[in-house]
Amino acid sequence: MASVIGTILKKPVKIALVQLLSGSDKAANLRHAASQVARAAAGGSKIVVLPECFNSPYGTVYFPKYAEPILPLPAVKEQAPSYFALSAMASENNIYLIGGSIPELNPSTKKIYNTCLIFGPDGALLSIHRKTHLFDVNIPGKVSMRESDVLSPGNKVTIVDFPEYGKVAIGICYDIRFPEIAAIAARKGAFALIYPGAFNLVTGALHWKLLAQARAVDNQIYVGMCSPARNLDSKYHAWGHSMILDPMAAVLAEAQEGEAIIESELNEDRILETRRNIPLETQRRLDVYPDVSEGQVAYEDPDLLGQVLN
Ligand SMILES: NC(=O)CC(=O)C(=O)O
Repeated sequence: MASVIGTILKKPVKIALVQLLSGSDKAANLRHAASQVARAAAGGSKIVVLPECFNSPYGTVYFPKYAEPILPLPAVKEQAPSYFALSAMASENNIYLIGGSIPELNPSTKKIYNTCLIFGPDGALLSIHRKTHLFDVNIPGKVSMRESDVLSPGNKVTIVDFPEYGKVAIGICYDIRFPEIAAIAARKGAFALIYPGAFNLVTGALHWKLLAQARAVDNQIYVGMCSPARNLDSKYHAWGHSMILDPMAAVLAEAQEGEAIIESELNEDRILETRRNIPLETQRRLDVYPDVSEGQVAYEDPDLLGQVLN
């Protein structure tokens, strides 16, 4: 069976989730994000996470208007303000930054993605994750969204190595409803699953915490879900309640709906203890069902192949 061999988390690390209040002014959102990331870093966190669509309002009408290129980077820096702002936040604060998500425009295909940029402490781009499962749902009278009207999906599982600590897997919002990504990441040795996400008041109340706990308990690793703060002036009201869970699915930290920074220290002992006490890894019946982490798993989007990230 596929099993994680060796160290999962090399040393304890403090993580902060920034539940940011964003509005319609992109430049102001970037400035505000920078100030909150600096606050989180000053508190000792070495991994800092921003929410989904932190530089724009969330909604299909906004994605084309706010989208900007990231790969290849335009020669004119002003055309990719979010990329450069995020890179500076990482390097100025000496942190790993999981940059929530931004609407991304691929200049050659004209496709738009909902994309998370992940930077290292030197400000170099380590990876990107494009939302893989688009939020196309209709709960009559309650929530209706068709992201696929304007967005294209990403095509890979994103597992990023933070050399000082270990591997972290990234999904965006609706991605959390698909347990395969989480299972693959855990079996490939990730110590945490991080989901920038903007659930709404209907599905947030019902499923946000449930899904976070499900992914933690199934995979016995840390889970972080980072929401925007609820902005009642915007059309889409985010659920908030950013949270960090441990490998037993206990909630270590939780925000309410307003702006907040939540933080926790993650350590390997907690993962190992959970796996020792409830040894799912050695009890899995891969003679009865297939292992989703084996076989043909895409780790790169075809249009990212050959691109130099740093
Ligand atoms: N907004 C999302 O992508 C997902 C969501 O709100 C949900 O799954 O519910």
